[in-house]
Amino acid sequence: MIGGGAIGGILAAAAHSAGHEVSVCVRTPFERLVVDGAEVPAAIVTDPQDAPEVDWILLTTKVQDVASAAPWLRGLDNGRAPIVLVQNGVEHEESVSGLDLRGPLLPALIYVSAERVRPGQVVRRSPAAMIVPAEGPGERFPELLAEIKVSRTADFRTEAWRKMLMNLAANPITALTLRRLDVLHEPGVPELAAAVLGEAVEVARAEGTTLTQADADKLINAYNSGGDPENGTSMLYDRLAGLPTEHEHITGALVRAAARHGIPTPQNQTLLTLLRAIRPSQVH
Ligand SMILES: NC(=O)C1=CN([C@@H]2O[C@H](COP(=O)(O)OP(=O)(O)OC[C@H]3O[C@@H](n4cnc5c(N)ncnc54)[C@H](OP(=O)(O)O)[C@@H]3O)[C@@H](O)[C@H]2O)C=CC1
Ligand SMILES: CC(C)(CO)C(=O)C(=O)O
Repeated sequence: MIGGGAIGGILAAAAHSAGHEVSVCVRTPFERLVVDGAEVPAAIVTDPQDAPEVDWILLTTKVQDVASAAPWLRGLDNGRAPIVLVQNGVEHEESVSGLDLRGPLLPALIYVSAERVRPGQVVRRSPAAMIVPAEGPGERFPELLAEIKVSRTADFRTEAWRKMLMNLAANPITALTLRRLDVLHEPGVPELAAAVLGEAVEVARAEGTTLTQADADKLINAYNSGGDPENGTSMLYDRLAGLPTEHEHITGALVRAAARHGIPTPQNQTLLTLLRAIRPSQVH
């Protein structure tokens, strides 16, 4: 596991439960990995020179940290182990292009709400489910993890953009307001979320996906009718921790794709401008 944060912690626990030996390659050192109060007996590795020989590599950093994780990727990459890119956004392979990795790449999506509350300590606030491409290493990936439902899809691009829809409204709005998902019920916010997703569906379609306005409506209805208002988003958790947020790879990716297709996205552009204006207090 490269990254021992929220997703790295959950996947380390799931891989251990499936009977695998797990090493977690970390930036900020910690002694013990604890997920939902239970210690995960994983090896914590702090120096890429000590990278072990592995059968699978799971990259679970934020997208903006991929470049800094290059020494880990290069140290672990043996040309044989699949490299699973577990990230939000639609730039999975793009984020590692230029690193000349030899192992087969497997982009992956995860649906879960999880927070790294301090180094080595993760709290999961919802069940987890993953989606990977059906072909290549995706055929064997579900065997790697216990307790997480893994689906395989023939149309990963559509699924990645579907997940983007979920992130494009909730992540910026929670991060900008420093509020949990209950903020989506404030007056005017459902309308803002709907407008953000309306722009995004048009871009997603131009990008070759099969998403329609009905997919955006379904998501907005789900936000309006429930979900746990105590849950946050990964962008909110970064903001609360004073860390840089992933906005360039979520809202920024949408705005860049829109520009390629000449589609106006004023609501997303406004959110992006505000997200760019935030000054993180902790920068690695
Ligand atoms: N949290 C959630 O609920 C969800 C997150 N996601 C996505 O999953 C991905 C991972 O997010 P998440 O786990 O929440 O993020 P976190 O910030 O909780 O964890 C990322 C981890 O990566 C580590 N890291 C960063 N750079 C390096 C490096 N160079 N070498 C080793 N480790 C490094 C960080 O270390 P350090 O401790 O030093 O900061 C941190 O522990 C993101 O793309 C996110 O959008 C998707 C669905 C839900
Ligand atoms: C919105 C959510 C929780 C969905 O999994 C997510 O992807 C995130 O927090 O970044």
